[in-house]
Amino acid sequence: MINCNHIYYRYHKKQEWILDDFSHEFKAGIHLIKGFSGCGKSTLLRIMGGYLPADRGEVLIGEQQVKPGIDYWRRDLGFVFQQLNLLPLASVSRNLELAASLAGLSRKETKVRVSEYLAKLGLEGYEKRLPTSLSGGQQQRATIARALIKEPSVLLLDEPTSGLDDLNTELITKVLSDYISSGNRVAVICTHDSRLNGIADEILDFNQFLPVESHLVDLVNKNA
Ligand SMILES: Nc1ncnc2c1ncn2[C@@H]1O[C@H](COP(=O)(O)OP(=O)(O)OP(=O)(O)O)[C@@H](O)[C@H]1O
Repeated sequence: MINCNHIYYRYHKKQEWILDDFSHEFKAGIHLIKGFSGCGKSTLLRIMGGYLPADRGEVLIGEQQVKPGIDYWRRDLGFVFQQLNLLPLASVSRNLELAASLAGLSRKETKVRVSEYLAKLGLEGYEKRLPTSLSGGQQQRATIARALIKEPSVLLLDEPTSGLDDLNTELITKVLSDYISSGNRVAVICTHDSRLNGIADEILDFNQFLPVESHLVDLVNKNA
């Protein structure tokens, strides 16, 4: 459902490739991307989300090429950034309503879905709260509710459970797993969290795609 074809990327011309001829087909289901810090997981996710243009290669969603563009972002894509990005001056429900409105949902639909997704993520009663008044786990769940409210076919999540306790993590994994299995949908999740392994249809070890040994691996070996 998402095809990465021969993706190359580096942030600066003098840098080594961070992504060096990366190709993979992500079928409907949940895919975890693992790999050591700095190996390029978030970079790949940003390219798949159309936030960074690949230097070479292409990302296809079905037949369509992903390009930075408003339509894809608004309708088909749910992206959860590592830095959450909830609008700080808008209440929890307003954050969700704005995402729904950008995706073109009617007011009636929006109202139903705000209640539905806040309930699913255990945030009933928090509708009027500002994001800054929520705990880390609650913010993380609100961000996921905001990504799901437009019911996108593609969900990209960067470390959605990092730093969360087991209960928060269990709830998030259940919601994600139910959401993806209830339609022809695909989720790609960058994570170090082995608690997510149970819901994965595929686990990609990103280290194996790397052209060069990691500096970190060298350092660890040197200090061993
Ligand atoms: N905006 C940027 N400008 C220059 N280099 C960058 C930029 N963002 C990331 N990098 C570099 O690109 C490499 C890959 O970074 P990326 O964030 O994709 O790694 P990651 O695997 O997601 O790491 P982590 O698990 O720590 O989140 C790293 O060496 C990082 O320092």
